[in-house]
Amino acid sequence: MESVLKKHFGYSTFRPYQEQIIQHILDGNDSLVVMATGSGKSLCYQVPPLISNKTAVVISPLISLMQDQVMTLKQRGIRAEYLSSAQIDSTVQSNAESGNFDILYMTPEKACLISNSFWSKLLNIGICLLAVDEAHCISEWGHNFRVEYKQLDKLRDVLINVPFVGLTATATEKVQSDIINSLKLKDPYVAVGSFDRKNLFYGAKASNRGSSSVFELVEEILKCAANPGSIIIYCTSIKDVEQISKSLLEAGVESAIYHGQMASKAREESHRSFIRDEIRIMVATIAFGMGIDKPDIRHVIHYGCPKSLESYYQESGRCGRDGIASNCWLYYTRSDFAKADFYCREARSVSQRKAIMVSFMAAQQYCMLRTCRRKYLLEYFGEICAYENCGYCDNCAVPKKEIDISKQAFLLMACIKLCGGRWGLNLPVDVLRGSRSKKIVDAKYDKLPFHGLGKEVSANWWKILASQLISFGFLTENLNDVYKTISVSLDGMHFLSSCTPDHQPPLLLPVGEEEHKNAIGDGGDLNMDFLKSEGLLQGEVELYKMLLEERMKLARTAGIAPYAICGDQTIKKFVVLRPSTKARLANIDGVNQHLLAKYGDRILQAIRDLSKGLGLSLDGLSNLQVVNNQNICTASNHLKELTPAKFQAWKMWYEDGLSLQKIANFPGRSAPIKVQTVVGYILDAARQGCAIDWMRFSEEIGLTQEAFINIQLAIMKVGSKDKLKPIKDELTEEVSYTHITAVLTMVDLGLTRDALVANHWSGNEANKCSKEMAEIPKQLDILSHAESKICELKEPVNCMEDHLSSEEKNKAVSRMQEFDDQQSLRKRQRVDPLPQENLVSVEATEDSIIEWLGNFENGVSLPDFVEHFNGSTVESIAQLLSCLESEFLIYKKSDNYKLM
Ligand SMILES: Nc1ncnc2c1ncn2[C@@H]1O[C@H](COP(=O)(O)OP(=O)(O)OP(=O)(O)O)[C@@H](O)[C@H]1O
Repeated sequence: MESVLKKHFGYSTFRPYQEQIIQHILDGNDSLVVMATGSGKSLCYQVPPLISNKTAVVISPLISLMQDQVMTLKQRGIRAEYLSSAQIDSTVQSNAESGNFDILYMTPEKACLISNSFWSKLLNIGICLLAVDEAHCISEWGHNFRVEYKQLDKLRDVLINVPFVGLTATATEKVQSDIINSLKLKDPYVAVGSFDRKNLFYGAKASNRGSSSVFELVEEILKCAANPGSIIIYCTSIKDVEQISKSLLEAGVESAIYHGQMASKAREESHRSFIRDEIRIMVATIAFGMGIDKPDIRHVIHYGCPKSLESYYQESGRCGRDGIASNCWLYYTRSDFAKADFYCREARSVSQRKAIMVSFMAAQQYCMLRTCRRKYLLEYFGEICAYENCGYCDNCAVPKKEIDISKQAFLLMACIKLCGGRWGLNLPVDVLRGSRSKKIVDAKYDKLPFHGLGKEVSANWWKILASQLISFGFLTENLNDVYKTISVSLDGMHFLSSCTPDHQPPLLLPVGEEEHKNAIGDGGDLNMDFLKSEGLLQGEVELYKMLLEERMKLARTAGIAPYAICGDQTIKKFVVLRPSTKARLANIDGVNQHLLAKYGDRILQAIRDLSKGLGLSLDGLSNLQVVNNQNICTASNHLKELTPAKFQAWKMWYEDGLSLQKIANFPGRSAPIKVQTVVGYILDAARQGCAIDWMRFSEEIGLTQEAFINIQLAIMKVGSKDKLKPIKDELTEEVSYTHITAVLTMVDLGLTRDALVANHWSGNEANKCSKEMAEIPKQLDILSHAESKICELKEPVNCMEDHLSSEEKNKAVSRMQEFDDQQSLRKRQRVDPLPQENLVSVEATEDSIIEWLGNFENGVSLPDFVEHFNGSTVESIAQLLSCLESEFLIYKKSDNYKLM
């Protein structure tokens, strides 16, 4: 599984659930996969055909979506095609019947209409799964019910023993059981992942939908468009699509439009130019984008309240699929909320009408929410959310002014209660405002003590207050049949019981329509400065921009979308690592075999030329500030991944330059904390991708090169990094647990000792180290790792060259020689008793390496190679491994080489 993942997709690790789901499919079981947008569901059905050499059939609702997927898969060297009414290549069906595709996409209509003989032929040749993507379309309780999906159960009788997989990003429990029943899934493996999209900032803002608000929106979009990445603006009407696109054009910015009334050719052209980055702004109705996998969409703006919270989650989920911080803003007006009837027209039954109303009400509440938006979204989808404040939505990030609204809240709640909780919000508000409408007079509500007491403020003001009271749980909206009523909740009753008409306890709420100046921009600094905040140097930021342009050129020549070549995250890794060889390029996460073969030389050439022009060295060794290449994230990401205490500690240490000691005893703390705790915080920050100056860090914790090496050797000896105690037991007393944890973190982050030696430890220390290395504790099992140690010991000398005088260098070299001699002596002494075959010289060749590696499922480390291939030098073995890696015959994971 892992080798397929690297070879075709370029990734070295699976995301949560992927491996288990794939295994269940390979074992022939049905599955239901409910995982967040952009979490990697597609991979679950894309990997099994590559392992089993059988075709995977994928039912997908949209032709444009299938075309995108097929384009991307072909770029990964995967044989993919689609069958639908739009397919002009008449050979696809017969090729599919002959098993010539790894993955075959089909619309549900096609899947139901195609002849049984097609399925029989495919069954004979080999079909490994039938996946139903966007499976929520099967359920009337889903937000996108499609009749054709309901008929897919027919296939169950035809494709006997073929594992069925339903996949969706949005399914409440009711929808999940609907999918299981409709697809007749047999005892399925159900994987429900978190719905949390951590890199997405959520915000909502009231707007009046007049020309001033369009102007404001356009201004915001212009600011966003100055930065890399794409933008989608979803409108609730075609009129709005046209108006916003026109306003953008008047402001000098071109945008594509997409809506249901456009001719299909024009729609296709819009879609195509957007995904190929020819146009970066798309103004569309929700007809656009289902399942779109453009990874670099940085903003999804809803201009109007969406029809359901599920569709909002899906549409906003198209943002930031590459994991980079991105923004989801929603502009709403109260008049949007009057569209319930319009949406209910789609309903075919009373239960469906109710379902539409429930999710529309949830979307409305989301708009008006004053509490954490993320928590609300997650809890809507049934996820338990322990925190109150995510710190990464407008309500959590921007502190609101709180005012005491106890008097007004008392009036409204008491009035709602006296009206019996049987009405919608309008009636009690009209009572407060002194209306004498027939309904009010007939019900004698004009006689209530509160009648007319609230006429000083507008009806709208009372409605906004009501929505805050709903947000904070004092009022409850209920759906009776299809009409909403409002009543006082238990918390509200509790508040009322503590009030008298003359006295109410204070009730502080963040009320009033807040001004969100620069609303869209609030969600994080998305301009090029964010790259600097990740620790990138100015030259590296330049290199990033240039490589994006290079990718664009390659994509234009190939007639494909730039992201199909590789994602922005991968480009960032190119920038930081600046690989000089194909093997190094191949090792980067996101680089697959196809990319390497097709574009590898061009990419390497560009990196070489551009880096030279910018004065950047290759192979990224000089830049020790950024070592966490696997998990580069923005400052705003750090905020979310780390607890505030850890993030603060990192900021104080890295940005403000305070020592670990000072941070531990910082006067602002209620009590000092231990220095080790601070060290732990900084190491956690490093693991989350925060920049670290490792030279300074090592100095502060007293980690010498000698200790570093000894810890590495101890790890090798123990053979596992999981437990610290056995490693500590191998070391002298001066080496602390803090040192061990620090080295483990550095090693995990890919920081090599060479880099530290070259940049940090002084010649004297390296010299001293080499001397002391020659006295490595005898209890170490020299035999098993002798060669690797010798080769490691030689490295510091090479790296020291810039720092040492020639006399010092000579001394170091002669000490090395002494050590070599001692080692070979020891080796000879220890080798003697070994059986004779171990003394036979084994030479490394590409074939012998591959053959030998085939014996080890868990892979083999370089020292093991050196030990086995005792007839070859470490350099030649390393070179052979590098070649095999770049040919994708082997790959490296956690320092072990494995067979592809
Ligand atoms: N193991 C992985 N490592 C790194 N990236 C991955 C991994 N798996 C998937 N991805 C990438 O994540 C992105 C989103 O994946 P995918 O399109 O499968 O999401 P999805 O769950 O189907 O989303 P949606 O519901 O919105 O269609 C893709 O660009 C994909 O290549």
